[in-house]
Formats: sequence, C-alpha cells, structure tokens
Amino acid sequence: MPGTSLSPVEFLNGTQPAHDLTYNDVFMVPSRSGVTSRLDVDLSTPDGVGTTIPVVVANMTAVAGRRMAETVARRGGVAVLPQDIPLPEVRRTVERVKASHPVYETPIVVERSAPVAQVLSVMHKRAHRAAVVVEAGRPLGIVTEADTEDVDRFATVGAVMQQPRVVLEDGVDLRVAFDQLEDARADLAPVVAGGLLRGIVTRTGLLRSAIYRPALDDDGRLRIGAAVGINGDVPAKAAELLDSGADVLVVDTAHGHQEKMLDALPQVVAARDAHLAATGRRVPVVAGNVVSRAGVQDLVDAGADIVKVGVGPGAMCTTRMMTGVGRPQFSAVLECSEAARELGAHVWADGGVKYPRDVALALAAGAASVMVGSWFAGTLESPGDLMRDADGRYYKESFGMASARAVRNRTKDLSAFDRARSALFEEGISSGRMFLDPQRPGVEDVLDQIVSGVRSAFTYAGARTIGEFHTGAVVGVQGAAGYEEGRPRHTSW
Ligand SMILES: NC(=O)C1=CN([C@@H]2O[C@H](COP(=O)(O)OP(=O)(O)OC[C@H]3O[C@@H](n4cnc5c(N)ncnc54)[C@H](OP(=O)(O)O)[C@@H]3O)[C@@H](O)[C@H]2O)C=CC1
Ligand SMILES: Nc1nc2c(ncn2[C@@H]2O[C@H](COP(=O)(O)O)[C@@H](O)[C@H]2O)c(=O)[nH]1
Ligand SMILES: [K+]
Repeated sequence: MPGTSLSPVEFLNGTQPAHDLTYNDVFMVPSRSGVTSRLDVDLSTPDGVGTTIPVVVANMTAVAGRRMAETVARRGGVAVLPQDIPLPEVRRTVERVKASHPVYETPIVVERSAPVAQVLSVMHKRAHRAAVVVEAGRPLGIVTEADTEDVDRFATVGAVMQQPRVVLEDGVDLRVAFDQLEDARADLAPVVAGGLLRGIVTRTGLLRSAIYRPALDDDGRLRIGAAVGINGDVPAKAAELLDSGADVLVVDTAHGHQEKMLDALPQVVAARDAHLAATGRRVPVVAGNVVSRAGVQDLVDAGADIVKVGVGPGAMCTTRMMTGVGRPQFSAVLECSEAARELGAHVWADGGVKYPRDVALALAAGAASVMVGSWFAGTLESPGDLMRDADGRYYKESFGMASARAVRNRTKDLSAFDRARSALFEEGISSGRMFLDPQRPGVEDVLDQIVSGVRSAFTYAGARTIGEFHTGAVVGVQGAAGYEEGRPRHTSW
C-alpha cells in the first residue's frame, strides 16, 4: 500500500485513498499557526547540500548551464550540470560559477567601439538587460535596450551609452546602495573596486539579496552540482567532477533501480570518499530515479545520501505513454521520503513542477528539495536561444534527456549502428516550446514566485522549517473540480 501507516503527513480526516496521487489530486488545509510572518520561515534544506531554498535545477541540457547555475545559487538553490557536457566544459563552467560574485551580478562587458548590433545580440542573456562599456577594466557607461531604440545597428556603443547615474564601491551596504539607486532613479549601477568593474547591481537584485541567502561552499563561493550517468568509466568521471569542484554529484539514469546503477553507485561513493580523505570536502551523492520503497532501500544501501524520485512526471518525458511505467508523483515522493527517513537519507522530488503549489506539496510529501527542469527552460537564464513564435511570443526550446535529440548527442562517439540502435529507445520530447512569462522572464522572477508561495504555505501549516512542514502539513484529496476551483479566472465565465 502506498505510504499507509508510517506516513508523517497527516491526511485530512484520515482520507488517504488506496490509489496513488499526483500533485493536482491533493491540497493542504490550514492549521492553527504560531508563525506570524512569512519572513519567519527558513527554507534551508535538511539534506546537507547547503541550499537555502529547496530548489534544484534539473540536469538537462536545455536548462542547466553557467548563467542558470550562477543566478540560482545566488538565491540559495543549486543547478546540476548534465552528464552530457564534456568534462573540460564542466570544469570551465564550475570555475566560472565559483569565480562569480555571490551578490553582484555578472555584467555583459563591451568596448566602446563595439557595434550596437553586438550588444543587442547578447543583451537578453541578462535579466538586467544592460551592458557595461569598459576601458582598461573601468566602467565608462551603460547601454540598455532603450538606448539602442531607433539607432543604427552599426553605430558604436560609445555613441549611445549613458553615464552611469550611480557607481558603487565594492563592499557598500546593500540598503545604502538601494537608497542611492532609488534617489538617482537608476535601475542599476556598476560596482567597482579600485576603479575596476567588479559587477553590477539592480534595485530588484539588492532587494532579493536582503531576502535570500546564497548557497555558498566553505570558501564562500557559489555552489554547483554535476551529474554522471551509469555507462562508461563512471568512477573516473566522478573523480574528475569532484576534482573540478562540483559540490554535489548526481548519479542519474531513467531506471535507477537497476543493477548497473547498483554497481556504479558504490564506485562513485568510493571516489567521493577518496576525495574527502584527500581534501576534507564531503560531497553529497544523489542517485535516481526511483519511485518505490525498495528502490530507495537499494540506493541508500549502495551509498546514496539523497535519492531522486520521479519516473514519468517530467514535462519532456514520454516514459509513461511509451511504457505505462511510472507513478503519480505525490505518492511516489510520499512513500520514498518515508523510506529514506527511516534510513537516515533524504529525497529530492524530481519532475512535474509547474506551479509553486507543486513545490509546496512535494515538501509536504516529505521531500528535502525539489528539482525543476522545463519551467526554468522558459527563462532568460537557460542556455537555449531566445526564439519568437508567429504571435511574437518569446520562447526557448526544451528537450528531454532521453529524446532522440539528446540521445544523438550523447552517443556521438558510438558506431553508426549503435547510435541508430540507441535512437530506437526514445522516451522524451525533442522540441518543446517553453514560453517566457512576459511579466516574469528571469529565473529569479520564477524563484520569487516559488519562494513566496512556499513561505506562505509554511505559515498556513504553522511550520518554520522544512522539517516542521514535513510533520505539520495536513493534506486532503480532491477531484478535478476541486483543482479547477483553485485556478484564477482572468476573464468572466
Ligand atoms: N525521471 C524520468 O522519468 C526519466 C528520466 N530520464 C532522464 O534521461 C537521461 C538519460 O537517461 P537514460 O535513458 O537512463 O540513459 P543513459 O545513457 O543513462 O543509459 C541508461 C542505461 O540503462 C540501461 N537501461 C536498462 N533499462 C532501461 C530503461 N528501461 N530505460 C533506460 N535505460 C535502461 C540502458 O541500456 P540499454 O540502452 O541497452 O537498454 C543504459 O545502459 C537522464 O538524465 C534521466 O534523468 C529518462 C527517462 C525517464
Ligand atoms: N522520461 C523522461 N524524463 C526526462 C527526460 N528528460 C528529463 N526528464 C526528467 O524530467 C525531470 C524534469 O522535469 P520537469 O517537469 O521539471 O521538466 C528531469 O530531472 C528528469 O528526471 C526525458 O527525455 N524523458
Ligand atoms: K510527462
């Protein structure tokens, strides 16, 4: 029976049904609460990963790259680089994320002689949508999109740039900086140390820095994770990823409860332990995906600190339609987190998150953290190119890691025959369109929504921490009409 007797989650009036449930099938009822402010909620995860919000960016090529990793870690989450990225690229990415500032945003930097067209082609890569014009490392001016309107594409940025209204000194108090920007009616300002550009801050960013805490390693640098598959020389790859500085290792495959995984995982754990002995740095090992108590048991026995849960809920995932295999995600997380808790391990709920409520419900089911893929693919920070459809709406392409597109990429070193054979087993979409929300185009805008929704859910349950929420949430079961009732109506009915 799915999660019957041991469930720490309270089902409203003892109504846990015998069938499995997904996020849409459940809701939470408020309980008497002593948590009087949503700002009293601490969303630090209990899984030892060092995240201060329960959000992990999925190891998908269309989702997790350098900009995503840096931006999300600055707000307390962590991104996992996909297993398909070549090792030298992983190293470069980890290095650059670790070199980026935990508070200041990384600016786009251009020379004054650069053409406007060049700036416009990269401007959308930053949510602050500006470039800093520098000379010998010193900021001379700022170019925003507005400065380039009705300007010849071959004009130089030097001709259109504006003097920065405010230039801040490195180490400035963030509230003081906010007030300075407010007084000068400036949206953003370069930050300098000894006159040299160190980064950029925006008013929204400063506000966020007061609310969020970055996910930092022991040396005060932003955290980042990396994934490894179960084929090839797994321990060698794990050792390389550890050596590159990855802060969490994810051993990931579609069917995590298979013997190849149970062979590979202890080798990753051994590599982790060797790294610990050599450096004193203990990197948590995550393994998945599974959806059953038995799966959790075997992965924890094989050394996993955290088990990744979810087969088939992903937006790019066709596994359930191709195979009939999987499990409604709320019940999968509920049973697996219960099993993990008994074994002193943790669970990440992976896939199917479309609204902040899904994150709250995954935590209610017992997850320590929640992995999000496709939703984040539709943001400015994901690695894909920004595209526009016939109606002018901006989107980015997402694709599944088991799609023909990803499999072709992953198997490029195999023989033509083996490649063609692998391509037969497609279990993902090759080109999904993830539209950017015009009001919330950046991943931090989405994080704001998730975090405010989850903080609020915690106060409704009377919980200050994820641990308290695990035991305090009261969950009920609803039909499709119950779910539908909760949706807003933007037009009359
Ligand atoms: N969470 C989910 O629901 C799913 C996630 N994914 C994601 O796609 C990525 C690629 O995963 P994956 O397809 O495992 O590719 P991998 O390249 O990691 O290879 C999987 C290995 O497992 C073997 N295997 C045995 N049974 C299965 C099975 N039923 N499905 C898949 N492989 C099986 C394969 O052998 P052989 O090829 O000879 O059969 C192969 O050796 C991962 O990032 C994973 O997270 C993929 C599917 C589902
Ligand atoms: N069955 C498949 N699952 C996939 C594939 N690519 C990724 N995934 C899984 O989805 C989650 C992310 O879910 P989302 O709803 O947030 O997009 C990811 O972490 C994988 O577990 C795939 O091709 N097939
Ligand atoms: K799906």
